[in-house]
Amino acid sequence: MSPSPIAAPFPATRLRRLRRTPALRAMVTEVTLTPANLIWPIFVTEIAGGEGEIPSMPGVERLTLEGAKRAAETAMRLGIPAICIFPHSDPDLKTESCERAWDPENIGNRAIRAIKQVAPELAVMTDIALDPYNANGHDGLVRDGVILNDETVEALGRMALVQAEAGADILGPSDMMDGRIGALRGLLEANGHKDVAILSYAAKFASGFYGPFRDAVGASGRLVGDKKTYQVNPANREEAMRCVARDLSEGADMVMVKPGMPYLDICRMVKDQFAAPTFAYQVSGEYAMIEGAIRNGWLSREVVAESLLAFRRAGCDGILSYYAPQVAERLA
Ligand SMILES: NCc1[nH]cc(CCC(=O)O)c1CC(=O)O
Repeated sequence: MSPSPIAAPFPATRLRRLRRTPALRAMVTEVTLTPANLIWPIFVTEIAGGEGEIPSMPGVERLTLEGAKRAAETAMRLGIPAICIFPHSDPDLKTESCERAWDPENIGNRAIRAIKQVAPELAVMTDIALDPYNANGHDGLVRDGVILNDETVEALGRMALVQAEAGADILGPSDMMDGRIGALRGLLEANGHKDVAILSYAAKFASGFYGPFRDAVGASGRLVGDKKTYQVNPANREEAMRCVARDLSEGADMVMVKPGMPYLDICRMVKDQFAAPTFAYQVSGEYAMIEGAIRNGWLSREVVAESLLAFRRAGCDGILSYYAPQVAERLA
């Protein structure tokens, strides 16, 4: 979209004419934000006493299974079409081989089934990565300090099939291993899950903005080293585009840019280049930043909706945001 020159010079053109009243402003509003544009990420704990507020994400709570069901009902009531489940799993059951990641009884899979019971029409999205179940906090299997690609993809395949079996509508591979989308798509096709959608965390950057999330899922203290050998360098636009192209060509139905607000240029490029359903994740650190400033009285709560509108302007079809229920409530 290249701007066309304004035909008439001042004063024939006065751009303030259309800003004068709410009615005029409403008429020329270009993008909208509705509850249908939101995906709500929730944390579900299996640890007794693990529920409650996450200190680095004030206002966001880890939920019990019962709490997750209530959240699903809230989402339905507010018109939020999808919820995304993140497990807070028992630290004693985290291992180097991560076998709990594909245990049908892990907390993530139990949450899928519980939510489907109370809100069958709500789209349930999952996260596919080993970090909640990994003793060393990485998204992949680690041997001698190296993150193993192909072995991890195999493990992710097991994880994906079990999630699909549990009733997930949308799988969200967030691991950034090479070849995982094709592998998952093939497994889903071969195992009777041809209608399960994949929303690939395609342009996922190695970001410091994930800090509070790692607290929320209990991975912070564990992470050995960083995720730079699999997540994208924040300096790279072209590489992010190649990731998106690759994931779409391997069978992703939708793609995601993550983090969100510091990467709006990537959102716009992805939408323009691929014209595919494009999502952004307003991640935990963005939430913490905004919410911290609001709670300190430094910003007004209006910035929440403004921050989400920015994603729509940048071309995103939807946004994963911890603010989803709050914003949907305000829009209602
Ligand atoms: N598989 C990990 C995963 N899935 C979603 C997030 C971050 C979400 C957020 O910060 O809100 C992360 C963290 C990471 O890559 O370390």
